[in-house]
Amino acid sequence: MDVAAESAVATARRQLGQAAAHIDIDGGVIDRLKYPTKLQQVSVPLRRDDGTLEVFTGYRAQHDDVRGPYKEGGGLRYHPDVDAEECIGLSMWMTWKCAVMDLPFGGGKAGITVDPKTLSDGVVERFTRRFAEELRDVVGPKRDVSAPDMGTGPQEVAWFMDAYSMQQGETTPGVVTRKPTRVIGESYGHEEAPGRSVAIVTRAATEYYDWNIEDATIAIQGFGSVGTNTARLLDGWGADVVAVSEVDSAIYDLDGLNPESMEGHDEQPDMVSGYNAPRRTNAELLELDVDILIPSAVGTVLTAENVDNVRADMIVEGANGPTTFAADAIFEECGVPVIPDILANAGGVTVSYFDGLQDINRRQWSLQRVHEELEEEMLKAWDAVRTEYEGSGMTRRDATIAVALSRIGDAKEMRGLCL
Ligand SMILES: NC(=O)C1=CN([C@@H]2O[C@H](COP(=O)(O)OP(=O)(O)OC[C@H]3O[C@@H](n4cnc5c(N)ncnc54)[C@H](OP(=O)(O)O)[C@@H]3O)[C@@H](O)[C@H]2O)C=CC1
Ligand SMILES: O=C(O)CCC(=O)C(=O)O
Repeated sequence: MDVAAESAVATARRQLGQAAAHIDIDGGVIDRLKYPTKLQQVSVPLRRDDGTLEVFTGYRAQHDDVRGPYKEGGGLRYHPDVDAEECIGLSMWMTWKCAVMDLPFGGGKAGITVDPKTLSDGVVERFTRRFAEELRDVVGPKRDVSAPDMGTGPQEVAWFMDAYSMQQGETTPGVVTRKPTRVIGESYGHEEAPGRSVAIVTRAATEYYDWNIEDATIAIQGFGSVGTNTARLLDGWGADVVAVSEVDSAIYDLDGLNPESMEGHDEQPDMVSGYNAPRRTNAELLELDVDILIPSAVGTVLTAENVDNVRADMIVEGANGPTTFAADAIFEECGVPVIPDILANAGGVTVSYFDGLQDINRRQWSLQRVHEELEEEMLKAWDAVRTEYEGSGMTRRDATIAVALSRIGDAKEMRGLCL
């Protein structure tokens, strides 16, 4: 079956079924985990600057909270492709991600089907505040916490937090994470954490396969929060980042780009299209002859249709869900390791957890401490997955999901929930 168009939830369910077959877990638990506990759909009306009124659809999928509240359950996504199926799939991956990192949280995902580039800053603010009002009953610091994701950043979650706080009648910083650090209290190092974890895991993978990171050529799709931070760190560790992209354009230079000197999509939109280097399309970037390909933009970009043309020797998933189930199987047959999203990009949610610890103690950690603790947690998770994987006959993704499922299954059994 060609699953190029497979939805995130369909991919997530097939991955779940395949991983579950390798471990001893109640089939009823697996059936339960195929579905979210709750899916909220809301209408978000919006008056544009020219006075026209439009209504957008927003979603909040709450997948599973057996190990803790839907807290940290994935960021707020503003993108034209957002739909209920995508949010459910992303919320499932978030449940696995929190369990792989052994964080006491469940998984959720919020999004609105909108292209934020068509909205002025004032409109985005009104829009975000209205979304927070619509979700008021289902979110909260002990219930369900948001963070930024594609199309949103610290400013949007600050507005979300402010709108929620005004409705509650008290400042409630814990309803979101990754707020602007110095202004309204947030852990240092959070913004760069997902990209940092991708870089840490990429380095661990190169060590595992006895490659030298300094000899590695790397192509990164997406030059936003995840892409820029991944590129800058890997470049700093001596790797050659030869290609990066934004939505309409990719650049490729075999001599290596200089990511440190390039501003990211938040810092300067259209940085990539304005950069003086040979051009490629986004599709061509995925097929470049590089050692490591790091898709860090949208999902479902590595599919049965293009996987045979992918020449990278390793895939590290910076984005959530970039590889379809069919493409995964072909990579496995060809011996191309795929380091899954739920491990590689888990730095964001891990620092969200650190943020909660700092919030409880009203004491901020230094940036160096955040970096050190993140590295320790990432390498601990890498080791847990490696132990599960070695000699098991599972793919790396199966092994990663298996680590998560065992922890989730244990929690369900200990709590005595039917499912
Ligand atoms: N931010 C986070 O905390 C985390 C994010 N992730 C995942 O990483 C991915 C990227 O997120 P993030 O970096 O935050 O997002 P951003 O919005 O910061 O950046 C997204 C980047 O992807 C590019 N892009 C958008 N659409 C496409 C497309 N159709 N094809 C190719 N490139 C595209 C954008 O280009 P342009 O600049 O032109 O718009 C931009 O460079 C997502 O899958 C997200 O779920 C995972 C873990 C944590
Ligand atoms: O908690 C965060 O920083 C957001 C994490 C996130 O969106 C993700 O891991 O997909």
